[in-house]
Parts: sequence; structure tokens; C-alpha cells
Amino acid sequence: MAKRKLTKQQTWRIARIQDEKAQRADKKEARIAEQLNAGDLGDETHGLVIAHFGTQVEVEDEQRQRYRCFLRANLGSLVTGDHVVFRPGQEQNGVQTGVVETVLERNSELSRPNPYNEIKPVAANIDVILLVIAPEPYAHANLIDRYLVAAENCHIEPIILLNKIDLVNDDNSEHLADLLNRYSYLGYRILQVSAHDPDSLGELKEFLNDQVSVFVGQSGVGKSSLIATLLPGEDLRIGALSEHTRKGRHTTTTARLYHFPAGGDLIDSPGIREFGLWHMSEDDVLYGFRELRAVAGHCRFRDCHHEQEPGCALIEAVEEGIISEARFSSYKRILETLSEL
Ligand SMILES: Nc1nc2c(ncn2[C@@H]2O[C@H](COP(=O)(O)OP(=O)(O)OP(=O)(O)O)[C@@H](O)[C@H]2O)c(=O)[nH]1
Ligand SMILES: [Zn+2]
Repeated sequence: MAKRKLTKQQTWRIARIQDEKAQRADKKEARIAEQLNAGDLGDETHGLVIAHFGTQVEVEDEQRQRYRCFLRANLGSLVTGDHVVFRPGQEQNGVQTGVVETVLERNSELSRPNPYNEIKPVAANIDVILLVIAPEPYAHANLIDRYLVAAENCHIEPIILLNKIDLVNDDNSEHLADLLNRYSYLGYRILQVSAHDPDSLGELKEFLNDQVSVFVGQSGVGKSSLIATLLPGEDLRIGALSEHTRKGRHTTTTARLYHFPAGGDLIDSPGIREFGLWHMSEDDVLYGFRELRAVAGHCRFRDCHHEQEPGCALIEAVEEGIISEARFSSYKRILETLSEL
């Protein structure tokens, strides 16, 4: 890309912004140093980042006491779900403060594009992605595959959660059974529930216990209803609404961690719920189809496009019935639509 020449005024403005940034950072360090020198910081404590606000994070200790924490310089960017070492500080205006000293290594990262189209982590240490589908709105296999591709590329285990089983009837049961068979054959775990029937949620609650989960899926499948049933008393809509007016729904990335009363944690934000519906590279798409990924290395040509090339291992596997035609055409369809998203 050609470098744009900046006007004098632009250069001056950028320099001023950088100066202000540096001053703010200095001020922050000075405040931390002040507390340190005064011996006001407590012992190093293990914490969990449950929310993120610009330059500060909300951290919870093992007793679930919350602290508004400053970050030491050079920590990099923290996200909800990060495990940290922090030192409690003083109480200021009724808020317990602290300083994050270290971030522990992440087991996983959920990433998505920011408004500048850079893929950035928005949450860490997620164990499972619950991909919610339902009889209504119609569960398109191709859309399910897109979410699965995104989950596979983050190396986080996806589970398929069929909600609204009270709406299963003669018209849709065959389609749903086909889908569920297809994905369980590929090794994806499937759970079936109805957000409107608390008695159907036992297995799901047990599954969520001891894990950090996110709920994703198409609008209208019942993510909010499920979360409201699993997290009684938390008004998640308020967060979503204020984020809506502040930044616009599609760019929202702030995420919050909640504890399910029955055990396990949820990380949620409007941005996370839309997880997976963005541009991916061709290699990512292939990688995201777990059964294709395993075969693709055996094509005769290293740069095989899996179209009509002789010795294409994927096409052979489809012909032999090892790979399902439905999944192979879904893979092709996602490649075709890459440029549309
Ligand atoms: N019959 C039935 N309806 C349900 C069930 N779960 C949710 N619904 C209904 O489905 C509609 C959509 O539910 P939401 O929870 O708003 O869906 P969502 O996935 O959060 O949708 P977005 O907020 O647009 O992403 C609502 O009218 C719910 O009452 C269920 O188990 N059975
Ligand atoms: Zn091939």
C-alpha cells in the first residue's frame, strides 16, 4: 500500500495524541507506584478477569470478591476469561481497586475481527462453544458448518445444542434427525433441550458444570431464553442494549463472565453470539471441516483445488462414500460465498 503523505496539521495532531497517551500511561504508573511505595498493595493473588473496561479490568478473586484493576505496563491486552496474578489495593469511592501484575498463559482464545478487520482475541480460556440450533428458524446445514469451521479454527470444542424440542413435529423431524446424525457421526456431541421446559435442562446443566462456555447461533434460536433460564436474576439485555447504542451491534466485542448457579461459567456479549459469521481464508475453511482436513494431504498435487484434478483425495473419498456429499458441497458453498461476507 502506498504511504499517504500527512499534512503538517495531521502530523501535529498525531504527535499530540501520542503525547497525551504517554502522559496518561505515566500518570497510571505513577499512581501504581504511589500505592506500592506506600505499602498499600496486598499480596499477590490469583484472579479471573470477568469484564474489560478500556484501560481497566474487573477481576474476581477465588472468594468472588471483585476488584477494579489497573494493568502494569507491557502486559499486552487482557480479555475476559484471562487468569491473572494481581495485588489488591485500596478502596476508592466504595470500589475495591487492584493492580494486575501478570497474565497466565491462555488455554484457548476466541477471536473475531475488530472494526478495523484485524482478528483479535475477545475472550480467553473457553472450553466449549455451544452452537444453538432449533426447528425454527430453519436449521441450515451450511450455516451450522460455518459456525463449526470458526470453532475448529479457534481450537475450541463445539457442541450442537438443539433447542425448542417442543417444536419438533412431523414436518421437521426428518430434517433434524438427518442433521443430528450427520454431526454425531463426525464426533460432535449433541444435546437436546427446550428453554421453555426447565425439566429438559438437567443434562445441559451437568455438562456446563466446571467449564467455561459461550452460546452462539443464528438469531431467534433461543440463546437469550436459554441463558435467562440458566442464569436467573441476571439481566443480560441491559448490557446488550447499552452496547447497542454506544457502538453498533456488529462491532461490539466487550464480553462479561457470569457464574451459572448450577456450576460452570458463561462468557457472553452480543459480539460473541455472532461468532463465526465473518470472512475466513480458504485454508481455514478446509481446516474447519474435520473429516476433509484429515484427507486433504493425500491429493496427488500439493496445490490441489479439489475441483477436477486427477488424484484428488477429497473427490475420491466422496465417491467412495467416506466423506458425505452434503458436507463436501457445503464446503464448496462456503468457499463460493467467502467473497460475499
Ligand atoms: N417453543 C419454544 N420457543 C422458544 C424456546 N426457546 C426460545 N423460544 C422462543 O424463540 C424466540 C427467540 O428466542 P430468543 O431467546 O430471543 O433467541 P436468540 O437466539 O437470543 O435471538 P437473538 O437475540 O436475536 O440472537 C422467542 O420468542 C422465545 O420465546 C423453546 O425452547 N421453545
Ligand atoms: Zn484435492
